Amino acid sequence: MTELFEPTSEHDWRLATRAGGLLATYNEAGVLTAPDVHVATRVGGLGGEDDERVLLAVALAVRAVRRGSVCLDLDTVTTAAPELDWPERDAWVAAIEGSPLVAAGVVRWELGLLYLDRYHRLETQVHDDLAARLDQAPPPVDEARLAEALAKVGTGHFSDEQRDAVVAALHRRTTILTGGPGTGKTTTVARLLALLADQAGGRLAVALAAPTGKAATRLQEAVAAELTVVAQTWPDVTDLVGRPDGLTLHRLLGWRPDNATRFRHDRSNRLKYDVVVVDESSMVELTMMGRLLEALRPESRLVLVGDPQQLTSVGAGAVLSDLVAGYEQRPDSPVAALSRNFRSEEDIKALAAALRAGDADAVVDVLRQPSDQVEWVDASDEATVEAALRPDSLAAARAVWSAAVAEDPAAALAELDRYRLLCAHREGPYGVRRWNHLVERWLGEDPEVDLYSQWYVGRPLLVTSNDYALDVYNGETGVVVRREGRARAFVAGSERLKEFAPGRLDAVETMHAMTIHKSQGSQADRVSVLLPDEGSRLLTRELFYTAVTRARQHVRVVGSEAAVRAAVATRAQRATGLRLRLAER
Ligand SMILES: Nc1ncnc2c1ncn2[C@@H]1O[C@H](COP(=O)(O)OP(=O)(O)OP(=O)(O)O)[C@@H](O)[C@H]1O
Repeated sequence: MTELFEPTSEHDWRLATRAGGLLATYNEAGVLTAPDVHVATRVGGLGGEDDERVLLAVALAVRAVRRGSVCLDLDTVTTAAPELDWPERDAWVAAIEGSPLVAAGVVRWELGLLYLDRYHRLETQVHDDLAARLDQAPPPVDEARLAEALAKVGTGHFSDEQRDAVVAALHRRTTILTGGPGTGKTTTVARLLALLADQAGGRLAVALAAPTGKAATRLQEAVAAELTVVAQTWPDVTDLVGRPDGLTLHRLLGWRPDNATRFRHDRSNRLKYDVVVVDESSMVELTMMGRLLEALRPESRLVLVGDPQQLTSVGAGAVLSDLVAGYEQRPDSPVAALSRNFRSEEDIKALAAALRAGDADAVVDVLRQPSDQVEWVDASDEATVEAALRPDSLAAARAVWSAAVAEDPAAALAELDRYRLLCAHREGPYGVRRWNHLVERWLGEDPEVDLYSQWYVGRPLLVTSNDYALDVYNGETGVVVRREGRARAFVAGSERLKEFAPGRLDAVETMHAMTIHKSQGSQADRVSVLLPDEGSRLLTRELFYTAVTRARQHVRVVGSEAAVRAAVATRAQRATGLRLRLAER
């Protein structure tokens, strides 16, 4: 079903006051909002197009981008809402093809998809830059040296699959390393960096990047830890690789105060790095991928790491899953896939596998089986849900609070990673806002706990946007801790804890509960997942899978069987042309 809105009155802001014809019909039906209609009307006026079917398609393309697609797929939109009286398809396509808007390049009709020009340019740029990288001669490899070094990194844990991935990556300038949580992606990256440094005979400039600060920090720390393991059998390795920079993509590309979508590094000012690794690539939107690819030197190495089954980026595009699907049939595919999970418990793995396979019966079976690792509270009524979530959520909040009043920021931050309550929504009965309030209320039932101030001691924090001046980044977590009788905010950074007067942090939220979207790139020992009811438009397989795979030791799913089945059955579909372009070349 296409998500429709129901106008609340004739003054609803989503209704366009001056629209007529098809645009008004689809606006009143709740398909288009007023901004979609206004953009289409204005573009039509400027471009000399008055065919209302074409204007409808343009408005739908604006709507598609607003909802995360890169372009409009007429078939998907029309089949999702068969109850509406859509224009006849062939005549509609003919009208679009013959439109002066297409002739002028304001919109593009290609691959049976309609693009706003900006997104068409971005998608073709990403495709062309990737194709150019793949067309280059492969980097030279000293095979004898490689064999020797492989013997040295092969000690400890290093599976055949991981070894194959490293060897393949060494022979390419572009690698897409995929795998679910705990499949050893970071382990593999660390060994790849060791072998690359060895081939180069010295230090390489390496960037370990990720879309969020937290993920970048984690990658940097995990690579450093893994290199110390390798150093047991290859003592020079840490010196050889050095300590690569861990940084957000925004920082890598050079954030500019005067421009939100352009960076200091671009085609005319390329990045200095020899190797750029991007973790959590599933979160990278099309725009950012475009900016990254144009800033890389052609001879540099790019390693995109991620799990294509996870939620896609907040912004438009589904780049990682498009890359995996687009290259699937190609003999020169740069995708190296890791499949064996070394970290999570068996039952969590079984649940994740059933979700990946989209098998609702198997998901329900795993959930129903008694297990220490997977628990299901098959309910959606308020009282049962609250009773199920209260004990762990309150215990976690209390543990953070105890460390915070004991003036121990490191212990308080460590407690944050033990448990996480995940919600699909921000607002409403299943939303983060309500659950943050509930946990605070439970915590405040103890007269010892003082929640009087906004910056109460024990308040867990989630940073929601990058602040370069303060050196805090989107996705980082923190906590308010007592220090010499005063409340101070501590944020976990890569090298050290960062301490602030709490009022200086303005882009932070309380983190007793967190959205599943924001949880990407982090894990906790125990996770509770609160599913919304089956009618929620956010409820998708990717969302459920992302939530479940945040858990290391225990996952509790709270939601009805109907919600579980609806999640498995619903794919987070985005219209893009990238996979078609990659498959075709
Ligand atoms: N071949 C192996 N044999 C045994 N254990 C392994 C192997 N490879 C990795 N591990 C262990 O599995 C765990 C997960 O590895 P790693 O952190 O590299 O995975 P990952 O895919 O990067 O995880 P994430 O999705 O959390 O980023 C680590 O504890 C690591 O030491």
